[in-house]
Amino acid sequence: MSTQPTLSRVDRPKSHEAFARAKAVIPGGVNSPARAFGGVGGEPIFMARGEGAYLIDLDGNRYLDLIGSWGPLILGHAHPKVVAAAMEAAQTGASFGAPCERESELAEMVVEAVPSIEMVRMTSSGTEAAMSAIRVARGATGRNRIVKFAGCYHGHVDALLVSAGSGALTLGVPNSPGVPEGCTRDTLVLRYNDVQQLEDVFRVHGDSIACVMLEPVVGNMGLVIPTLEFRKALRELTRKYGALLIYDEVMTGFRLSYGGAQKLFNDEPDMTALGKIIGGGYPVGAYGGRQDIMKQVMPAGPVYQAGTLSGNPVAMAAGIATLTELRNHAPYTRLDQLTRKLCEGLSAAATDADIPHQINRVGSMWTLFFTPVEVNDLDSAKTSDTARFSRFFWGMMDRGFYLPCSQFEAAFVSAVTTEAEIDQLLIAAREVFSSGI
Ligand SMILES: Cc1ncc(COP(=O)(O)O)c(C=O)c1O
Ligand SMILES: N[C@H](C=O)CCC(=O)O
Repeated sequence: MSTQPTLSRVDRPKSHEAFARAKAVIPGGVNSPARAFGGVGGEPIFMARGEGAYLIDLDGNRYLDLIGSWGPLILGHAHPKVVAAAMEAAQTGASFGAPCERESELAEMVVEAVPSIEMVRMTSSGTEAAMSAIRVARGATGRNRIVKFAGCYHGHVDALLVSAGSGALTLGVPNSPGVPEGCTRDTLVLRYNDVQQLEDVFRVHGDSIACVMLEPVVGNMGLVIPTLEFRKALRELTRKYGALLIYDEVMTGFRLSYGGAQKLFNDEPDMTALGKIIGGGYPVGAYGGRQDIMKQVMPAGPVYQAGTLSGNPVAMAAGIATLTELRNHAPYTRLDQLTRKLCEGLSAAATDADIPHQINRVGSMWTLFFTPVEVNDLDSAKTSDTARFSRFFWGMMDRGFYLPCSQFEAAFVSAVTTEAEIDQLLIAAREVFSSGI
């Protein structure tokens, strides 16, 4: 890959026209705020197609994609086996409104891969998965209170849209208007990695806490890594007080290992929310856990949860093809090495340019924070120089590297990315850093 000549922002006339058209009929011109470029200024770039590690915009500019549709595309765009599986499924019907065997096949693969999951229910999005897991936890325990952590994002579930990460954080609405106070009255928000706070809250409210939900590696305030002490405290306190521990692995599931963050860490949550990769880029979500908990779900049990397109055959087929590829040709070791090279190279380049920074990384998920402070929770993430991030973002974009459009999002490397492309990215980053950003 050759580094693209520097483009100016006005060199994307077709994207500009497409955005104007979209804004007339779609709020803000986008169907999810995280893509709106609100954190970096300027206009979102409209894509025409994806090819392997690349995105190609309407004006024909190619970008090395470091987002992968915010996580799902670990195998890159239009992977031939995923395309073939989805097409074959589409040719036999888009949706049946009745069970099909692909649902069991994908569920079996999830159960086999994720040690703590004995049963799993498919949904159509990660939001639904998180929302449903909370409902089941409340139903199973007969308690109402839930604990979440500032900066974690679990989709746009009312009860969890408090101090939320991702686009809500980027665009300054971590507590969204439209969420009635009643919906969040039972949500306790704590600081990520703060064991003392966790202990204090359980001491006071332990008997009424249904569950604790967290991203076991956070991607939605930028990448934040849990300490071992924090993970141990989560497991011990939830067990002690009879609350359920829910890992939201919508982003980390099958990304950090074939089995997610919990397999990497050897952790055992009671429930897990999944999405993204298990649908191979098609709309999907899932939640699962121990049989005794999952048997609370209707029609096996009394907790209602449903979906017209849940277990959609095309999404199931794409998910099966993706997991099959990940199981048979595990990319995780290579991804870890490649992403380490990327992050070490970025850090060296930033140091040479005297730019204060931190890089957090687990496997192929990473964030370059423009701050001198170690980032391990939302407050430290917020010390970042977001104006500098914005200049870095546009400098890289104009050189053909598509990074998340917010300091408070994780970036991803895909399995089809090559070492030569990482070398090119590092050359581009050095150029951008030395341009005085
Ligand atoms: C950790 C996490 N949970 C839940 C969600 C919600 O998933 P979806 O956007 O598919 O509703 C996301 C991403 O948006 C996520 O990153
Ligand atoms: N950070 C979000 C998901 O992980 C971004 C995706 C979105 O909300 O559009």
